[in-house]
Amino acid sequence: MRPYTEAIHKAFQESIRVKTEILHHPELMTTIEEVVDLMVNTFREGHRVYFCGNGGSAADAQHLAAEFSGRFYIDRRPLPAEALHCNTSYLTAVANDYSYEEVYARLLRAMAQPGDVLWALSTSGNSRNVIRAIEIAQQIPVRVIGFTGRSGGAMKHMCDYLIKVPSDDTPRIQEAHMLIGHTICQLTEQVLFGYDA
Ligand SMILES: O=C(CO)[C@@H](O)[C@H](O)[C@H](O)[C@H](O)COP(=O)(O)O
Ligand SMILES: [Zn+2]
Repeated sequence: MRPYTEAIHKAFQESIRVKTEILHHPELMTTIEEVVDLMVNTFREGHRVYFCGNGGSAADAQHLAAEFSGRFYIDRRPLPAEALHCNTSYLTAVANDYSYEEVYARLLRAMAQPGDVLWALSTSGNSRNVIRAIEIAQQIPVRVIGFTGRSGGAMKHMCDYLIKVPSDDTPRIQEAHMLIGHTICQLTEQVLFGYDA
């Protein structure tokens, strides 16, 4: 056996296990379906969708936002979606002049309208800037879809919809977030624009 074989197998097997557990988790499946309906209705009513997260979850946030604002499978009108960390001038100024905790909350206050939606991605459920964004979302009000790991952390009781991935391992949680996020993007596009994927 080559030196990395065991570790590679373990990572793949754990990623598969997490996704299989989700597949057989009726409550999570129902939540995913409810989120598809929420996204369809949100875009149909002309509202906007925001995304936030840190590190790998920031990458996931902008990746998923681009599936809506760009395209997923088909040529169709762009859907209004954006990740809140993409303007580095804004991010560095607000982190510097206020605090890093405020970066997403402040931009959400500037941009969001009642009826919009926030995707809040945090594997721990405890990132302070994500929590602050959720607090502001509740005030506007903007509905919140939380994506976390097994515990849900501080986000556990703060979200309108909570997708708690059954793992405590950050990369495995992120991989499941992307699978679920892609599936929601695919179905939202399918329902809104009608095609057989
Ligand atoms: O991508 C990874 C690890 O896979 C890291 O960049 C990770 O996202 C960062 O450590 C984040 O700061 C973790 O934040 P969170 O998921 O707990 O909100
Ligand atoms: Zn990562």
